[in-house]
Parts: sequence; structure tokens; C-alpha cells
Amino acid sequence: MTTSTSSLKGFRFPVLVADIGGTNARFAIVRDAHAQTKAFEPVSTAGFPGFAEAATASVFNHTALMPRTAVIAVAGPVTGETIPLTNADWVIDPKELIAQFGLESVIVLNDFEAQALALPGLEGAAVEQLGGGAPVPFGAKVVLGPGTGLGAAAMIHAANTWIPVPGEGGHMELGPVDAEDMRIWDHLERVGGRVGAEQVLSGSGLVRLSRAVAEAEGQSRRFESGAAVTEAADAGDDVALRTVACFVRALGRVAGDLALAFLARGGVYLGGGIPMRIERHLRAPAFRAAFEAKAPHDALMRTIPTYLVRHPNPALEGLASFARTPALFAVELTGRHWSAQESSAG
Ligand SMILES: Nc1ncnc2c1ncn2[C@@H]1O[C@H](COP(=O)(O)OP(=O)(O)OP(=O)(O)O)[C@@H](O)[C@H]1O
Repeated sequence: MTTSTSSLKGFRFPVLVADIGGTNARFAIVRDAHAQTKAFEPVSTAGFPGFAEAATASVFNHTALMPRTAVIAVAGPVTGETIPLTNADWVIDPKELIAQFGLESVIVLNDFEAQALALPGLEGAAVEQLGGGAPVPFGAKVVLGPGTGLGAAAMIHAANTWIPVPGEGGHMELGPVDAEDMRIWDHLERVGGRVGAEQVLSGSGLVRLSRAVAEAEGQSRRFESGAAVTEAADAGDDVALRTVACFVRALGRVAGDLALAFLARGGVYLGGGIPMRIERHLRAPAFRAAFEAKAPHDALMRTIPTYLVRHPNPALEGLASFARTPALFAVELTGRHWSAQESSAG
């Protein structure tokens, strides 16, 4: 029943695309290679025991279309015959999904690889430029997304194809830089003996950071969630405002580090659930200042554009682009492609 292939000539439509995050499970159907992506209402990941139940509630209860292929993006590495999610209790079992939904094949990719697949096509109202110059055509692109976790991936152009490069950039080291950071970092909880970027740049990171800011200020202020922090900041709460300011500086620095690592002259894109919720803070000069403060490369950094991703479902759009035009992308499918037949899909 299982066949893993490293290449794919084409997808059998309709294609179900899915983006399973730690908080939200999002689904869409692409009817054929020329059709628009039809997105369904997202459902809460924790509200369902697994993929099949969530897909039924979000998609199959609302359409008679039966997909022949499923392309699923998950937070976490795809390393075995079943795929446990990093930030949720689900285990994706491609063979079971093939049997249960009569699919011909299932492909499972990393969630930020899916976001990377969307980058070449994101334009117009789907993105808002936050500074820097014009993107270099076919320059490397980077996407960084604070949400339940901190995802990151690059998109490289070579040999007439776009190559998504998933990774664990969200776990890079995050150190204090200015005097305000030094005060805060003294109080920041270490996880596994260190402060990785995700421990600050995520929903739970906002809460962790707010605790450190409050302690540094000698206050006993507590917030229950990332949303509570940003809402309090909107209401003018001092601890929450300092927390968001520190979050924005840290996001600028990590985005800048990734831009340097990949020489991302095609732009750095801010995805994930949080940037859209703090958009006015990202438009203030502090974000770009932190992004550009990369001596000896500050002149280079000033040219690199940063973008806020406004598209509501960039990962689904990326998977849909891949399904419509697989030849435009070089996606390694070895060990990530399951087929109902013994032969390879397509
Ligand atoms: N108003 C808000 N301000 C700040 N953070 C928020 C707000 N609302 C939700 N969040 C945080 O956003 C996170 C959800 O992000 P997102 O929408 O990217 O979910 P996801 O796709 O399920 O996550 P991931 O793909 O990172 O696992 C939660 O941790 C939540 O605490």
C-alpha cells in the first residue's frame, strides 16, 4: 500500500489541502489545475481527536466533492509511517486516510515548507511591505511565523525551479542586545537551559516574556494568554506595551538573522497568527531598526524588504500552487508520499 517516491509528475484532482497547526486546522479543496482554492472554515485542532474528524467537520459535511489526493502540512518533522504533531495530540496516519477516504495518494509536508511554497505567488493585498527596497527577482525568500510555535523556512530559486528549504530556524538562540533586554533576560525562564527564539516569539512566548517584563519592573502583573497581552497593550497597559515592544525587537533581530543566513534579497515574510495581531507595532520604526542593525551588513539589510503576510491561509495557498504546478517546485517527497497503488503517484 505504501510507496514513497522522490518525484511526482502531476496530482490527481480534486486535491484536498490541509494545514494542521497547534491551534488551528485549516482545509481547502482545489477542484482542478485551473480552479481557485476553495477554503473552508478553520476548526480548532484541540476540538477534534484527529485529522479525519476535523476534515469531516470542516470539509466533508459541507461539500459533495471527494478528493483523490490529500496534501497535508504539519508542524513537525515527517520521519515515519505515522506522523505525530509537535504542538497537538494528533497522529497523522496516511495509510489509514487513504483507506478511510478512498484517496489515491497522500503527501505530508512541513507547515512552513507549505508557507514557503506560497511566497513566489504572494502579491497585491496578500502582503504589506514594511520597509526596505524592491525585492530582487528570483532572490532567496524567507518566511518566519510566530503562532503556537515559531516556524521558519526559506525559498531558493535555482535551475528554473523554486526549492523550499524547511528547517528549525525557530529554535535559534535569542540573546539580549540593549540595556532594556538585559534587565528582562535576567528574569526570562530558561527552557532546556537556554532561551530559544520560539520561547519568546510565540503565543506562549508572549506570556513568558510578559512575566519577565513584570518581574524586571517589580510588578506582579500576570497574563493568561498571548491574546491577553496584546489586548492589554492595546488598552495602554505598561507591562504589556513593554512586552510587545521587546517581542517586536526580537522578531526584527531573528528575521534579520535569517535574512543574513540565506541572503534573502527576495524578502523576509512575517506569517503565523501573531504578526497580524500586532501589525501597528510592526509598522513602528523599532521593527526595521532591529532588522537592519546587523553591522557590518547594515547597508545590505536596508535594501532587503520585509512583508507582513495578510493572506488568511498562506500555507493552503502554497500547497495549492504545488498541486497545480508541481514542475515549478522542487519538493523532496522521499518518505513523505503514500499511494494506494504499488506504483508511484502521478
Ligand atoms: N490577539 C492575539 N495576540 C497575540 N497572540 C495571539 C492572539 N490571538 C491568538 N494568539 C496566539 O496565536 C497562536 C496561534 O497562532 P496561529 O494562528 O498561527 O495558530 P496555528 O497555525 O495553529 O499555529 P502553529 O502553526 O504555529 O502551530 C496561539 O498561541 C495564541 O496564543
